Amino acid sequence: MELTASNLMVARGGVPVLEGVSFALAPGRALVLRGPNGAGKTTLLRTVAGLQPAMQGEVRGAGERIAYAGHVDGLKTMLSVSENLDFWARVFGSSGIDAALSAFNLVALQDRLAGTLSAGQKRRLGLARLMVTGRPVWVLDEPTVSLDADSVALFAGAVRAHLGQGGSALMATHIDLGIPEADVFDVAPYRAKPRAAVQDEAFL
Ligand SMILES: Nc1ncnc2c1ncn2[C@@H]1O[C@H](COP(=O)(O)OP(=O)(O)OP(=O)(O)O)[C@@H](O)[C@H]1O
Repeated sequence: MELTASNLMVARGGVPVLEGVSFALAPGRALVLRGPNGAGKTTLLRTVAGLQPAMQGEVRGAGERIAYAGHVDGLKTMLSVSENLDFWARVFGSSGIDAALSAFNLVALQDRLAGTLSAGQKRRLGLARLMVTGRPVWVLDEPTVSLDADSVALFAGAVRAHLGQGGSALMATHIDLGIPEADVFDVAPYRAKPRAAVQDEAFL
C-alpha cells in the first residue's frame, strides 16, 4: 500500500509553514526531504505520522502503519539496551530483538543501561527500535544525527533491508544518508500571498 500526501498544508504554532505538498511513497521506496532550517520538514513529518493535524489536505496509508523516530530517542534510561528493545517488541506485538541488536552493532552493549550510552549509541538504539516495531513505513527526522560514518553505513544497510522487505522510508536530513536510490523531495517554505493578490482574486 502506498503512503500518499495530497495537497497538504501544515502549520506550527498556528502559522502555516508548508502548503500544496503532494507526494506518493510506494512499498520498497525511500523519499528524502530536503530543505533549509525552518523550512517545515519536521512539521511535515509530524503531520504524516499523525502527531498533529493537517490544516488542509489528506494523508493516506499512514496511521498504524507508521513507525516514527523524531529528534528525541524516547529511551527508558533505567532499562538496559535489550530491555528497551524487548519493551518495544511487546508494545508492538512483535518478537525477537536479535536482528535489531545486530543491525545496529548493539550486541556488546545489550546489558548496558540505556542512560549510560553515548549520544551516538543512544541514537543507534533509537533506530534499532524501528526494526522491532514491525511497521512498514518508517518516518525519520534527521536519523543520522550523532552517528559516526560507520554507524551511518549501518543505518543505510538497515533502511535498504527494510525496503527489500517491502517497507518504505520517509526521511528528513541535511546530510547524505548513503542511500542514492532514494527519491528526493525539496521542501519549499510557505509564502503567504500578498494582500493585493488575495483581494484581486476575490473579483475573479
Ligand atoms: N512549537 C513551535 N511554535 C511555533 N513555531 C514553531 C514551533 N516549532 C517550530 N516552529 C517554527 O516552524 C517552522 C518550521 O519548523 P520545522 O521544525 O518544521 O522546520 P525544519 O525544516 O524541520 O527545520 P530544521 O532543518 O532546522 O530541523 C520554523 O519557522 C520554526 O521556527
